[in-house]
Amino acid sequence: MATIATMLSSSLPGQPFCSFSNHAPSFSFKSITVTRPRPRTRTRTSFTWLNPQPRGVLVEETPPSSPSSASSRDGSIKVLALPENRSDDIQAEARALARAANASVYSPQLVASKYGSQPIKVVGRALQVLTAVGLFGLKLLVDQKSGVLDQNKRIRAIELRDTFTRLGPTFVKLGQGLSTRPDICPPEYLEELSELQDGLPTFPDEQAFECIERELGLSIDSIFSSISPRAVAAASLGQVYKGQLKYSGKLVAVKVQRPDIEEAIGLDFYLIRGLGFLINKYVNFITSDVVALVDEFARRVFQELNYVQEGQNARRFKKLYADKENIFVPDVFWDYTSVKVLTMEWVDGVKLSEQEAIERQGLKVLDLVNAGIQCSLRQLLEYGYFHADPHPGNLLATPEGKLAFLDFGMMSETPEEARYAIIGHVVHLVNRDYEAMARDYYDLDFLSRDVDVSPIVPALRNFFDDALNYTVSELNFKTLVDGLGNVLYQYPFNVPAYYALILRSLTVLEGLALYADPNFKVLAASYPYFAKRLLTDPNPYLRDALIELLFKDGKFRWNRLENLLTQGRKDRDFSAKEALQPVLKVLLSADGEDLRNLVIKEAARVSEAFTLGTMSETNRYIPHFVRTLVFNGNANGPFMMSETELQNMIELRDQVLRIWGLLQSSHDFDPAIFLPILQVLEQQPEARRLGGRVVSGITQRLAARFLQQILRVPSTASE
Ligand SMILES: Nc1ncnc2c1ncn2[C@@H]1O[C@H](COP(=O)(O)OP(=O)(O)OP(=O)(O)O)[C@@H](O)[C@H]1O
Repeated sequence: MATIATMLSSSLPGQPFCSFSNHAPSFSFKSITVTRPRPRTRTRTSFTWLNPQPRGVLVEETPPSSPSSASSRDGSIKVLALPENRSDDIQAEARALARAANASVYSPQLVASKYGSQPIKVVGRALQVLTAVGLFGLKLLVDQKSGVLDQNKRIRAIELRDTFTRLGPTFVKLGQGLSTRPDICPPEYLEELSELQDGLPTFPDEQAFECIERELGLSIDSIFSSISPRAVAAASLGQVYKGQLKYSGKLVAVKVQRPDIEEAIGLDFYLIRGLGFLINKYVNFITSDVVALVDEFARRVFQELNYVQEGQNARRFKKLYADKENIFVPDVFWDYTSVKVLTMEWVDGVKLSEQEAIERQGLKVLDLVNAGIQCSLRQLLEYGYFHADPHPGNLLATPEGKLAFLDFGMMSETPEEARYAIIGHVVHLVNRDYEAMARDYYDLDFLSRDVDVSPIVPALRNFFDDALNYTVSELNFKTLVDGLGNVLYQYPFNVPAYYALILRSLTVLEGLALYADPNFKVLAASYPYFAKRLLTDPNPYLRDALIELLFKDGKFRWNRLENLLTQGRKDRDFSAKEALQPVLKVLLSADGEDLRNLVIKEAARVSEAFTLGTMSETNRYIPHFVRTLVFNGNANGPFMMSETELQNMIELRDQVLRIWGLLQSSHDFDPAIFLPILQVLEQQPEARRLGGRVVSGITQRLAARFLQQILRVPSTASE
């Protein structure tokens, strides 16, 4: 069976599977410098701005060296608490939170009561949506009748993407959401919908500037020494301006929400929810609870409309993941942030999808993708707090070669048990343990425990046996995800949102990597992380998965351990000191009896391999006539081993030596870490018995061999 090492190290000529487009309008950041009278002293009373500059031009001014004040729209001066230290920052954040106190949250009841009383509005929008969606549905029906449903999947997927773009922000968001749901959409739809980004028109800049002033209670001129006259980027929910803060001179990105978007989204969700209700009732082949999905999704989109929340997400994300030197997360300026305005540090970077521009700067796309994969794995499987919208537009390469994350509106969390279950699932996949994989779906919350998983096992086997054989041709993450998607699509699964988002994160990164290197394998890049977690994490679920992996069918699998160590060592956080500790602890615990028995057997096998293997090898170098003399006429020596048996022993001995070498060459390996275990071995009666049994095991085997030799009974290789 191919090990994951061979599987992952083989080269895969894959194809880029999707293209990423950036529809955001681009504007150059031209500036006009204006000279203004500067106040001599910056006191509350003596400092007032002159007339505000006309909009539509970029005004720029040298930033004051120690600013602490700004004028409000009415001309009065407000003193801003600047985040010079942590306590100022906390206060500024508290003020932003207070500004967001009335932010709307999604409530199906509120939406129903609001739009239930506006029938004209509802009917108007319903007609618009129904015409677009109905036309699409009609085409599907015709396809079905003419037997070309499968054949036309790609065309229809593109049409659905365009329909969503035309219908506006809610549907763009819905399409983005659907693009992560393999349990709802076939693969062609997942691909096309995942390209739904930023393809929306801008709204008038005048309205955006008014919104900033209204939300922050300050005039534009008092906040910015310059601001781009036009939006530099437009996305589904807002548009972004580039500005320079007056008080610090810092360059910032100012995201301003689309006017009346809450109203539009609320109405759309009211309608979509109604549709979901009908689907639940009349469409049998959709097994998920569509109304619950719509509600969950609407809640998320409404959360995205609260930019103070987004700022907090960004801070949390920065704290957790920007400790690594290759990840950058922009900071938030709380004094200029409210529900509808978000001011963040400007990230000077190139989108990860613009690979030529990145290479021109002397950066390597694959290094950035690797940084993204490592960061995603930590997000998904370590802290469980992750960026749920990592499309290429939200990932920038900075000139220093860092990977910058943007857009923290949609974050998600992986429940703790699921984090471990996912790692276990990968291990089961690597071992082709399809029964265990099928059972994992309970832990992963895909299936309720009363569902019988036995019919799923053959489907998994069918797909993965094939997929895992694509070692040299096509195995990539997307192949696996699509395959899994196909299996899930056929059975009554309910894929939790976090899981779909995880797959999407990694698929997006793999898609980006494949542009740069068609042989790139996200699995190969991420397996060291899985191996490290498995070898070192004391969590009982992972510990059991490791034991299961190493001791299969009563035998210790040294090749698995060697492979895990080889892979795990590639992870930058690998610690040889911690490797195997979880298993060693179980060995001497009260419920480690089975493991102890296995270890005793294995210890005897290894000791025998060392002693007999080495002796037998040495024996070969003794001249034939000496051997005949010494061993009383039997030139084969005292071992009576077949050539295969001898070869197996030498292989085992060499493998154990290689594993020891791997541990020894790890930077923090200290053989003394085994000392406490030896002490326990000596002190505990159980452990002493264990030691005794190991010794007696070897003695017995040696004795048996000796007897066999005397009596000339052929030994069995399997012993
Ligand atoms: N801090 C920043 N520095 C530089 N550019 C930025 C920054 N923040 C946002 N942008 C630009 O604005 C675009 C849109 O921003 P963002 O993704 O945050 O908006 P959104 O409305 O949440 O979009 P989405 O439709 O992806 O949810 C980004 O793709 C990027 O081009």
